[in-house]
Amino acid sequence: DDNSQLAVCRVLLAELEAHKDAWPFLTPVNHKVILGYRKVIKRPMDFSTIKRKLNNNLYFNLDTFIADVNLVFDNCEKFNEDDSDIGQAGHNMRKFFHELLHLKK
Ligand SMILES: Cc1ncccc1N[C@H]1CCCS(=O)(=O)C1
Repeated sequence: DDNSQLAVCRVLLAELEAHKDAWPFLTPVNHKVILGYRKVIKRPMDFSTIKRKLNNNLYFNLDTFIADVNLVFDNCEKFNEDDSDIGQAGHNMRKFFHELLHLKK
């Protein structure tokens, strides 16, 4: 039911935030510091924004939560080279999240 799906989302987010490679994704990208970001990335997303949306009951179900987590990693791939530190962190975190989802199914 909705409450148990919401509890699963909170646990999944806590596990993402605890990962050593989560640092690029913990807060919104500062587009005043990261030149070009605002123009290139149409729908910015990060773990703190996901947490706020969870707390404000803005996710309809597990799938809408998963869509925002994947948006974090899709934005990362669009803006960062695969061989950059942040690009590699994004690939590692996407693989970790995918494995978490398969454990919980
Ligand atoms: C996810 C991402 N994509 C592109 C550029 C930057 C980032 N993340 C930044 C988040 C704040 C700290 S940082 O500035 O070192 C890295």
